[in-house]
Amino acid sequence: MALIDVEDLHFRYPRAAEPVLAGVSCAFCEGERVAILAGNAGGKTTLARWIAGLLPEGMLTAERGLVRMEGRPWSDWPPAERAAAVQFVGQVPAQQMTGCAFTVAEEIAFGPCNLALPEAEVRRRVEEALAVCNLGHLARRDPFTLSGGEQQRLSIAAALAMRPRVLVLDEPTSNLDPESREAFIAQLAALPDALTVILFEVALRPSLALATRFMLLDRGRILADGSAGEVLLHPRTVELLGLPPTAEAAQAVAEAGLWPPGLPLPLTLRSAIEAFEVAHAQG
Ligand SMILES: Nc1ncnc2c1ncn2[C@@H]1O[C@H](COP(=O)(O)OP(=O)(O)OP(=O)(O)O)[C@@H](O)[C@H]1O
Repeated sequence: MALIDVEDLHFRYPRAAEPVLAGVSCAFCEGERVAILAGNAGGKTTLARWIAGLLPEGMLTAERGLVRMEGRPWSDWPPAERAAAVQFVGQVPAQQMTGCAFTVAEEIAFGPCNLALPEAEVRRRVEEALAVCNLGHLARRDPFTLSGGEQQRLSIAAALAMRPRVLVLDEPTSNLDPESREAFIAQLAALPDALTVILFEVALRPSLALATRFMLLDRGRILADGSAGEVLLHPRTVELLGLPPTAEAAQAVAEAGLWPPGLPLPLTLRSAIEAFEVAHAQG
């Protein structure tokens, strides 16, 4: 059984002319690393919130369809159980701080304390989350004195301390400068293997660094679902998001007639180097 499944989800904000989600169906298995790509205003935050069980809420209900975790609709989950099953990290780090912790360690402890876990278990989780997110040296700092990149790592650490089975990330690097973004992307690689990660992105680099499965959300539907090559080189993805820089460079080389025939366009620097090695070996 899928860990999370989205069934024929149709959703429109009140008074909006067009639906944001117009029949989204997809499923995610335990331990999968998935990137869901869309252009701006393409419905990423909306679908991310549905998948994380933060919607429906109040008047924001589905016209049709639903999202289930382990076969149970999210609406059947008590909030504390849902928070222990799935965590959501959004775009603006400062907005995700609780505002009631004096130190980074306290910020991470906030969620586990709310689950009324024994003190030793809370301490263990805080230590682990500090280590995974490389924040040990900042444990005693005031969260609001951290840089944006450090705060975003703290958001992930606080989410991990809840020991969720699913982590939903909504454009987590969009407010980071290039150096912080690289540090954050490196951190994504250190996430626990068993964790299911669903990353919503407009940027291709973090998606390529994390995901093994890609989807394109376009006009409220999942238009493509597959490997990096299948989805990132899909004409509609290229139209909306452009090519990854490595593929763009390789395409220019190919247009000049210099790319070895039969070799697919590389999506990452590593695959470009491998392609050059193959070409070199073939003379
Ligand atoms: N609370 C709301 N009420 C009405 N319309 C909304 C609301 N939230 C989002 N929308 C609209 O729904 C559409 C999709 O928004 P959403 O934030 O899900 O897209 P996105 O892909 O995350 O966008 P971006 O990349 O710009 O962050 C947009 O047209 C947006 O204006």
